Amino acid sequence: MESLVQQLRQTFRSGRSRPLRFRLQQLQALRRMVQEREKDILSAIAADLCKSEFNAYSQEVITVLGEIDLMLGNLHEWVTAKPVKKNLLTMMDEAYIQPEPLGVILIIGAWNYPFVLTMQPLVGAIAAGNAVIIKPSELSENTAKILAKLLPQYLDQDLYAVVNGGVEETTKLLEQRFDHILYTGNTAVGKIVMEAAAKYLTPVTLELGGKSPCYIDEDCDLGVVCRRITWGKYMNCGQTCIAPDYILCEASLQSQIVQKIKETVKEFYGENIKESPDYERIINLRHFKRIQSLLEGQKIAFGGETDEATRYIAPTVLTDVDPETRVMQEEIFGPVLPIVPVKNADEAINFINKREKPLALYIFSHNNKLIKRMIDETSSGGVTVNDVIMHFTLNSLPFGGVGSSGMGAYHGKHSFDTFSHQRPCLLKSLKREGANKLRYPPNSQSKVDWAKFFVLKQFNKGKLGLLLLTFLGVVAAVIIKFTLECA
Ligand SMILES: NC(=O)c1ccc[n+]([C@@H]2O[C@H](COP(=O)([O-])OP(=O)(O)OC[C@H]3O[C@@H](n4cnc5c(N)ncnc54)[C@H](O)[C@@H]3O)[C@@H](O)[C@H]2O)c1
Ligand SMILES: CCCCCCCCCCCCCCCC=O
Repeated sequence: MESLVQQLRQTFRSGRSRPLRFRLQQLQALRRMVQEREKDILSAIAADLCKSEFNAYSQEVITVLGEIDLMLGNLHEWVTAKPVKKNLLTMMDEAYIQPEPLGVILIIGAWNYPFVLTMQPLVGAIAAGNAVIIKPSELSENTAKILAKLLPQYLDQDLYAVVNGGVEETTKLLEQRFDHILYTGNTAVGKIVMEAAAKYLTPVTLELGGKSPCYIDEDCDLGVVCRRITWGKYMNCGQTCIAPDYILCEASLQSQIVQKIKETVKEFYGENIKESPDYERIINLRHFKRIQSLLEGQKIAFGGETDEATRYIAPTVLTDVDPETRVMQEEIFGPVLPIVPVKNADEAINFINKREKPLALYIFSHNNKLIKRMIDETSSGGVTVNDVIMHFTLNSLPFGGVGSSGMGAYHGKHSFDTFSHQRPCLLKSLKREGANKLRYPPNSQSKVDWAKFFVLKQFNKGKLGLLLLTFLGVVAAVIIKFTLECA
């Protein structure tokens, strides 16, 4: 591992990954890889998650292509230094923010969307001009293998590498020095990653999980609400970080919600869900047994059937769920949807605020005042109102958690920023030394008064203003010179 990181660092230091042209070439090559090897990629995802190729394309591949296109269209602007406001002391100088690559990035991916969760950060890290090591999840082994096979065929091998393996390999990787680590996965391992990163003060982006609540107000169209929730909850068999984890609503709405979800499940997956190409399976036996055990002692209003041999768990709804039971204590990450009755929106807000900050919050209502209040009075990684999941798909929004659901964010320009250092640059000339007398010792009250004038006057009034300011500056400099000489 050490030699691999060293080799990548050496190439990074040579400056090869920095020019805009190089970054665009690599992104275009990545685009070509996704298009030319689409079949291989789709079958790998399909094999890992028992997912149809249509779903693999629309849930994963499309996002990666969209991200690459966004970078190709905007990178020239994002890499450009941005001039900043100046004050009277710096008005004759050049001041700008220059984004610069961080160095060698480690991306550790999770198994539930094994392609998009490694490739989307990779796109951002390349765009920002870094060298990158990807560590896909060992649980989605087919996707891990195809990434290790394809990426070296399309990308510069001295800058971008894939390391496959499990806990042992990841632990060894984490012993190395990186310039940024983006980890996606559970909170417990997130802490291990952050601890390892602390050794070198490596910044981290932690994309973690949690229990994302879904509040349904009585003032809404339950048919539409339940169709959207059914889609987001049972997609990928509930193994989605931002799936609605549980529903909060008034007790009287429960039976209608169960009925509408039941109807929608039939509409989406047919009479025999097991036969549906759109319904996935649980990733492994450990997770299957964990989810199955969450059903114990619960009131199953709908679903509940399981089949260990195929790791099938039916779309399930639980009603009148006690918040103290296990299903409400851990992230479900499976196709089980508990409904917890609350008296009103106030109680829902309290319920959410008493728990760890979730990765997503979903609010369904026609009442805009209520929606705004719920957003204002709670906290979560992201919010979608009157739908679920969809904030993930809009790459102008930063995607990430807050509190125990994570730190930092990525997607689109936010990825570029995450993998860049915003370097402040002030370029002065060796001339105009006279004005500097103001800050050189010995200090005095009159110097402080002038310093106040120069420093506290911000200047941002366009060309005319700059001319005026230059004039003012010259007058001020002459006066200062005069007053300091007479003092
Ligand atoms: N915020 C997001 O974008 C996002 C996306 C997907 C999943 N998640 C969350 O991830 C969780 C599910 O993922 P998971 O954790 O089961 O995925 P996982 O088992 O695939 O683990 C994630 C990564 O951590 C590595 N890892 C595991 N144990 C490790 C250890 N002891 N030391 C070092 N590395 C280790 C794995 O090799 C893997 O690459 C859920 O909580 C889900 O909400 C979050
Ligand atoms: C017209 C069809 C468009 C379909 C868009 C559907 C996009 C769903 C994306 C779901 C990805 C969720 C990834 C979440 C990562 C965490 O687990």
